[in-house]
Amino acid sequence: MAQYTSASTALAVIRLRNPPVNALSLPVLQALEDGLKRADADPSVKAIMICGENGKFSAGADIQGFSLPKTRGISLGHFVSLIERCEKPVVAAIEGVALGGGLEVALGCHYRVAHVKARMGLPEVTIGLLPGGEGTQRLPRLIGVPAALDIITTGRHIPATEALKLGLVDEVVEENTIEAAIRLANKVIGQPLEPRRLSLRPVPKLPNMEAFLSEALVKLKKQARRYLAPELCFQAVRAATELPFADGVRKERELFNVLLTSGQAQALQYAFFAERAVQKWTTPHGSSWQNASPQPIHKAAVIGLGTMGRGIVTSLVKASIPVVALEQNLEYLNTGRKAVMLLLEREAMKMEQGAQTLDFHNPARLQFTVDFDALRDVDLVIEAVFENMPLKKEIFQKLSRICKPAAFLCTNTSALNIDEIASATSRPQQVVGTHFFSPAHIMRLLEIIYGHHTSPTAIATAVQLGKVLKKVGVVVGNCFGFAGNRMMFPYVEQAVFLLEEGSRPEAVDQVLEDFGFKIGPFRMSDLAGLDVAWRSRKGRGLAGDSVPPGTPARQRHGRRYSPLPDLLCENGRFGQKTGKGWYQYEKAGGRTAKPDPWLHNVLTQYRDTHHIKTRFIDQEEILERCLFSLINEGFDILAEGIASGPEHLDVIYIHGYGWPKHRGGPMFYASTVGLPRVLAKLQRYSEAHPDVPALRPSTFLKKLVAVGNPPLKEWMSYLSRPSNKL
Ligand SMILES: CC/C=C\C/C=C/C(=O)SCCNC(=O)CCNC(=O)[C@H](O)C(C)(C)COP(=O)(O)OP(=O)(O)OC[C@H]1O[C@@H](n2cnc3c(N)ncnc32)[C@H](O)[C@@H]1OP(=O)(O)O
Repeated sequence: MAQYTSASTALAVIRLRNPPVNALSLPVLQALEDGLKRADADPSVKAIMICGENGKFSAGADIQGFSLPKTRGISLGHFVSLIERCEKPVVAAIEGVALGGGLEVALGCHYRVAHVKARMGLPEVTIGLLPGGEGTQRLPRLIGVPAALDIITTGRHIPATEALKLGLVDEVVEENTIEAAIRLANKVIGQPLEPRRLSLRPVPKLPNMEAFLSEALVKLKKQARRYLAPELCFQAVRAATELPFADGVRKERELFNVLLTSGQAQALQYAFFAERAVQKWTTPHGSSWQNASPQPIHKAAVIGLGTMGRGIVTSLVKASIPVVALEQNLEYLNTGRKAVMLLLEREAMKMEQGAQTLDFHNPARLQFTVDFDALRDVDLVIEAVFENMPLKKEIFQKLSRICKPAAFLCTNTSALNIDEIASATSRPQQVVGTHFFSPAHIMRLLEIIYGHHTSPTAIATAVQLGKVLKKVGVVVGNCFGFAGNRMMFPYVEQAVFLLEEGSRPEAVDQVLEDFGFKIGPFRMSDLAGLDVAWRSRKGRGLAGDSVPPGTPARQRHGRRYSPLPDLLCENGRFGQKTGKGWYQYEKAGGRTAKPDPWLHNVLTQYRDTHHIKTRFIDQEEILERCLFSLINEGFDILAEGIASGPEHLDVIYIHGYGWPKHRGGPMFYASTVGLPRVLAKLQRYSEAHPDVPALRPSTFLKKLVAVGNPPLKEWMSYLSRPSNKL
């Protein structure tokens, strides 16, 4: 709704009202229109102010509504034009946020006043759309093409101070925005409105417009990787530079409809809501975000200053949480300290550009030590030493003795058993897994793993910590590899099997990068370091001396196994860090991957040795075997209650594994492919490779197909676990 009141006899106020963010649903827009008509018809009204309820202007169109047939034909532009055509001055009072359609409404107003803490932007591109309320035509007319193109194609939020510099708003105030807008409205009564109607303005010229646009398009295409919205946003802005306003609006509408029906918009909007849904965590034991409260974290500690520990310390400092950083000896401590300081200096530079500061030279905020006693008063510890169970247990035993009883003990592990780590302490209820992703100060995912004894308070505290660190926390159960890595294992395994059968790393990577992954599985392994997984395989008796003599080279525990990755490691090829892995690099630490004839020869010899008949493997098979095996594991994870819904797995994959967001995540993707097709393909591949359990269709997947391929939001209701009733 929108509430119509008057601030004085001469001023009508239209207040957008649709909690929590005043989204522009159809009733809100209709009430806005009614308000404008009423103000227009009332001769005592000399000016109009539009504002939003509860300190928020508007977060734009109701994203839920895009899928509703009722809202499909509605043009936001109609309402924006109505505001602009008004014969009485209209002033927008922007508090909180004016995003998407919210900002487009403000652009229809003749004047804009913003609170200093307000944020503005056109984030439609992030949900697969473009600003479809004539924003692509008005914004370039107001602030020029380069700034408008940046705002529209990135979707970034603009702070009010930047908006003022750009000319997006007329005034920024620190106190009462509504009063300031009323003052401005009274001041401009009687002034000519034509110059304030953006649709009547020309787009400011650039001396080199064509060159500027061509360069911008090349840059966009390079980043887009089959993601449609940025390029269509570009086309709409270009239309503003070439066409009169009305024709530009027609073009905008046409492009908007292409995006709306593209499938990518649905995937991105699903991802938007999935990210919010995972915050409402539950466990199969009945604890949830509703019945658990987080404890405050005033001071934290990080143990281990390797790659992960350095990133975690940086994240905590950035979130203004005082940190004690601990290493096992002075040599490691000094190396770690230098690396952390370097990261923090870089982060400080980035933050200063956004006018924020980062205080990390104060020892009360960041302390480096080798003394465990310094951990006595911390509220939470994050252990980030390397993946070695005895070492982790030794540390947890020590922490259990030293830390205050209320302190939470977190382990940063990508696969190890949380319960076993917790068993080394006298307080297993305080132990929780916090799986950060590298680089930990940049990657947004935080997998939060509860063990058998982890208390709801410990989970809630880890979730709250994730929020404070500006991460997307996803709560999952305890199993080898948890959710993310457990799904990744069959994906990487298939990639390697495809090499055995006839493919090459560059062919497999290309298919998955064309699908939209930032990086294919082989480039990813080279980046992460092949030695990490090798150490883990040796630890699990799959590789090295612990393999019993006489074990067939390509079999472990009765299943197919590929020793190819071990072979590379035995030859010192650990990936980028050694300059050689699945690819060759210009030098150790180099980043440019080049196909390696050495590897191609090894593959030929390997196939000869093991009597594998080389065959041509097409792109479809590469894609399906890698993705469907990963998805198949996802169904098992859901059935076991390790993750409480498909959205959780999708959020994990988007934010931790570079899954293309415009494909919604693996489980959403499976729903778009259709579960019967996924099942049929898995059945076919499984018959061809009966010794590969990861290709055997999950019982849960089979059940969903048997009950008629229900929509994703209904999947969990087909599990008969008690957790469904939570
Ligand atoms: C017919 C018109 C045609 C086309 C032109 C117009 C197109 C558009 O305007 S598209 C929408 C563009 N706007 C956005 O993309 C903004 C999306 N929202 C956000 O970025 C954030 O929610 C926020 C910055 C506005 C607030 O962030 P925060 O304080 O962290 O809260 P939440 O994100 O948890 O949001 C709270 C609550 O509100 C729901 N919500 C937010 N925005 C919308 C929206 N535009 N439509 C519908 N619902 C929205 C969000 O899902 C949360 O709901 P729950 O509490 O139930 O989880």
